[in-house]
Amino acid sequence: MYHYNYPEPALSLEQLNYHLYTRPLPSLFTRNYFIPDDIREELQRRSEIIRTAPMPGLNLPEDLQGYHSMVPLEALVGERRKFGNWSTVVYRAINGKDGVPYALRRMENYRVPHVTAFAAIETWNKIRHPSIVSVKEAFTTHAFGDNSLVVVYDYYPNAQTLYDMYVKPKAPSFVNGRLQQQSQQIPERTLWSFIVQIASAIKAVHDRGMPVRVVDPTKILVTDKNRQARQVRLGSCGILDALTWEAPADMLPIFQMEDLARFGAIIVTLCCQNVAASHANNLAKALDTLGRTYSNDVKKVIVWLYGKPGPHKTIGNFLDLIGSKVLVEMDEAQTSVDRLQAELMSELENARLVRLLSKMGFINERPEFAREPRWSETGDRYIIKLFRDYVFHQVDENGNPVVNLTHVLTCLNKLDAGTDERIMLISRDEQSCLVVSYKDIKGFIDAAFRSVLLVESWDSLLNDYTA
Ligand SMILES: Nc1ncnc2c1ncn2[C@@H]1O[C@H](COP(=O)(O)OP(=O)(O)OP(=O)(O)O)[C@@H](O)[C@H]1O
Repeated sequence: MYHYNYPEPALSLEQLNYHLYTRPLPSLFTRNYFIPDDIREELQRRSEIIRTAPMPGLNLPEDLQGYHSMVPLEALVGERRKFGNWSTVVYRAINGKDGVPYALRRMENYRVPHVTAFAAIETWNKIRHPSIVSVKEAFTTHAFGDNSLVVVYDYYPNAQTLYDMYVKPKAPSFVNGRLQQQSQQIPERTLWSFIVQIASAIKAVHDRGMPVRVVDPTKILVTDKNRQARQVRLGSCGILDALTWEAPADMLPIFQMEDLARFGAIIVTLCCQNVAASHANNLAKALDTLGRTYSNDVKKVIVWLYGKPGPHKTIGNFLDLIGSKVLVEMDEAQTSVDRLQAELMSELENARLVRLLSKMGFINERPEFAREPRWSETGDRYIIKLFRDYVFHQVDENGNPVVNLTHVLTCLNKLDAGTDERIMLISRDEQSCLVVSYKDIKGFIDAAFRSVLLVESWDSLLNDYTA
């Protein structure tokens, strides 16, 4: 054990100097050195979910047209909803070429009758919209032992369908020791946010002369739960077009009207948390019920969407109708960008510390120089080694390690900024000490790292020090 005592380091818990840690401006958001708990937890959960290992014994194909490590995203046994007349399963799988996880929707026992069926998928592939889950490609396969059609989508870890989140009955849970039914009531503000996002997605598709076809709460994903108003994306696009590839082109206006009617049904379903409430013959009762919780504006848009089809019933006119709500949504999206940029700023600081630590990791204790005292025991690299001890290996008067992140962060930030502040470094045998500035140490680390990069210069560097 190294046993040397440094003078008690100035372990300041106060704000670090401005040039050592940049404050995001304008400081609208409470300053914290680390990412806020809600964002961190959500991102960590996503990262864990991406890495969940495939369950053994599922007998899934090891390679599916270049996709591997398949994991089902839903239970493969028990009751499953059908997609029209077809059974579907969603898997997550990694694309071998780009290493990115994707969501693969497989239609079981479906033989693609004609290559034209794929044309729709190609059209969907060109649509990029923040409220639509992008379609990557589609293919047929026998890898599951049947004829399957697989459509590949962008994958959003930890996504939940609108239905699962707000409509599906939840088991009661204990609150203050009492078993209580959980409320899933959507706040009106969130509801408007969903309405604006879905309307914008439908408009993007209709403007391209296409229908959406799959406007359904079980196929719309809630992919971001951090914003006050959550982010939703239309999922499973393109599948119905592929399955009903023979539909004549003059069906377009009818399909687009259906999209609007289904959109209305989604709003009623979400407000009443009940799919049956959205059936046309239950509408009057549903409007009465939801009118107790939601404003007249909500009722108005529902009535408009359920109304008779006609030339004025377009998604563009619908968006004109809800113009003021669109502005609120835009403002909230901007605030959300500001907030995330502020968070990004602090992560930028963290990133530079990781780079510094990596540099030190490359330099210190290189095994090829284990028997080469000239590498670590002389000149600049000796100082780097002592600095590493100063940052990480201090012990208190009882010989216990000092583990204080503030000390580490302060030292590394000063090092990165290259300040003129001087510190005293003590040799491990406590026989000698050196006084150096952070600026000097920064220069030494840069030089040593450069020499690691230029392998051929090591010899000459070592010789320089022993010359
Ligand atoms: N692109 C995607 N990214 C991440 N997760 C997804 C994606 N698409 C679907 N999922 C997830 O896969 C699961 C199954 O999707 P599906 O659309 O089949 O939902 P479902 O209607 O609840 O299931 P089912 O219809 O089989 O009963 C859902 O939990 C959904 O969140």
